[in-house]
Amino acid sequence: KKRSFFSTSSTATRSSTSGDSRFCKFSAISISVTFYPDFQFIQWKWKKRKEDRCDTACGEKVVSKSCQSRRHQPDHCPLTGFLEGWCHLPFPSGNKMRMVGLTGGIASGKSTVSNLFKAKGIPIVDADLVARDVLKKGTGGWKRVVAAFGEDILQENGEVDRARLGQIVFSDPDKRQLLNRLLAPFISSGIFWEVFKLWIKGSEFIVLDIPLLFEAKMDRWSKPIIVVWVDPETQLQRLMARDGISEQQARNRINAQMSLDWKKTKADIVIDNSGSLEELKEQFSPVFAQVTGPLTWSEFGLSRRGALLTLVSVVVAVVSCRNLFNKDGTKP
Ligand SMILES: CC(C)(COP(=O)(O)OP(=O)(O)OC[C@H]1O[C@@H](n2cnc3c(N)ncnc32)[C@H](O)[C@@H]1O)[C@@H](O)C(=O)NCCC(=O)NCCS
Ligand SMILES: Nc1ncnc2c1ncn2[C@@H]1O[C@H](COP(=O)(O)OP(=O)(O)OP(=O)(O)O)[C@@H](O)[C@H]1O
Repeated sequence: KKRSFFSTSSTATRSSTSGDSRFCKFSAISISVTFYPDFQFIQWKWKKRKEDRCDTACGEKVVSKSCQSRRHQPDHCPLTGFLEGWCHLPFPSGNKMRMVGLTGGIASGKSTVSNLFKAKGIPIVDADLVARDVLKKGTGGWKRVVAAFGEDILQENGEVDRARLGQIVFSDPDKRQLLNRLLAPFISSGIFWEVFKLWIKGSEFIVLDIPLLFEAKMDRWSKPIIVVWVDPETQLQRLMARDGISEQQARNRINAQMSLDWKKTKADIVIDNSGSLEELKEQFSPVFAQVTGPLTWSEFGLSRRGALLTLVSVVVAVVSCRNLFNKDGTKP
C-alpha cells in the first residue's frame, strides 16, 4: 500500500556558457514523496528529466558541491546526496500519533478498558484525573468553584469535599451546568497539555479516556471513538457497588449524562461490557489490533515526525528549486 504525499513537477531550460563551452541545461524536474504506511518508510523521488548532464563546473555551481562525485551513483538522497534517484528514509517507532477516544457512561467500564490499554503500553489521558487536578486547593478552578458554590463545599483542610459537591451537582442540573462551565476551560487545557507532553515524547497512540467526550464536544479530536456500553441494570448495580451510593443517587448520576444507547450510535467501535471480565478481555484483543492498525494521513500529519517531515520537505523543495532555477549557471 502506498500513498503519495505530494508530487510536483516544473519545467525550465537553463543554459549558460562561460567562454570555454561549459554549460548546464535542465529541462524538467519532478519531485515526489511517497509514503508507505505499512512498511514505515518514505520514498523520495527527485528526478531531472530530459536534462543535459551538467559538466563538472556547472554541476558544482548549480546543483551541489557533491554533484560531481555523486552524479553517476544510481541512488542519491536529496537530503544527503542530492540530484536524482530514490531515497528511503526509514522511521524509528513513534512516527505517528493516533488519539483514540474512549468514552461511555458512568461505571460502564472505561477505566477497566483503559487499564487494558495501559497494560499494552499505551499511554492514557484520563479526564477524571485532570478534573481532579484542576480542583485542587489554590488552583484557578478551585477559586472559581469556591466563589460560585461557597465555602460549605470545602473540607477542613481547604480541599473540595468531592462527595458533598457531587451530591449538589448530580441532583441539580443547573448547578451541574454551572460547575461544568466553570471547570471546562481548565479541563480542556489540562487534557491538551497532557496530549502535548505525549506528542513531544513521540507517542504513537494515545487513549483519551473522557467520560463526557460527546457532551463536551471533544469527539471531533479523536478517531476512532470507542464506546464502552453496558446494559442499564448492570451499570446501576456496578455503580452502587463501587461508590457505595443509594439507587436514587446512582440514577441521578447516570441521568446526568447522555444516554449510553445514543453514544453507542456515535461510536466507531462498541465494547459491550455487560459480561464478565474475561469476556471483556476477549473483545479487547481485536479492538486493540484495530486501533493500532495502519495510520491515516491526518494522523501522520499530526505526529511530531510528520510535522517535522512536512517542514523539511517544504524547505528542501524550496531551497533546491531556488538553487536550480534562480542562478544563471555561470561560474564566477
Ligand atoms: C462532581 C465531582 C466533584 C464529583 O467527584 P467524584 O469524586 O464523586 O466523582 P469523579 O470525579 O470520580 O467522577 C466519576 C464519574 O462521574 C461522572 N461525572 C463527573 N462529572 C460529571 C458531570 N459534570 N456531568 C456528568 N457526569 C459527570 C463521570 O462519568 C466520572 O467518570 C467531580 O465529578 C467533578 O468535579 N466533576 C466536574 C468535572 C467534570 O466534568 N469531570 C468529568 C471529566 S470529562
Ligand atoms: N466486566 C466486568 N465485570 C465485573 N465488574 C466490572 C466489569 N467491568 C467493570 N467492572 C467494575 O465496574 C465498576 C465500574 O467500572 P469502571 O470504574 O471501569 O467504570 P468507568 O466507566 O471508568 O466509571 P467512571 O465513569 O465513574 O469513571 C468498577 O468497580 C469495576 O471494577
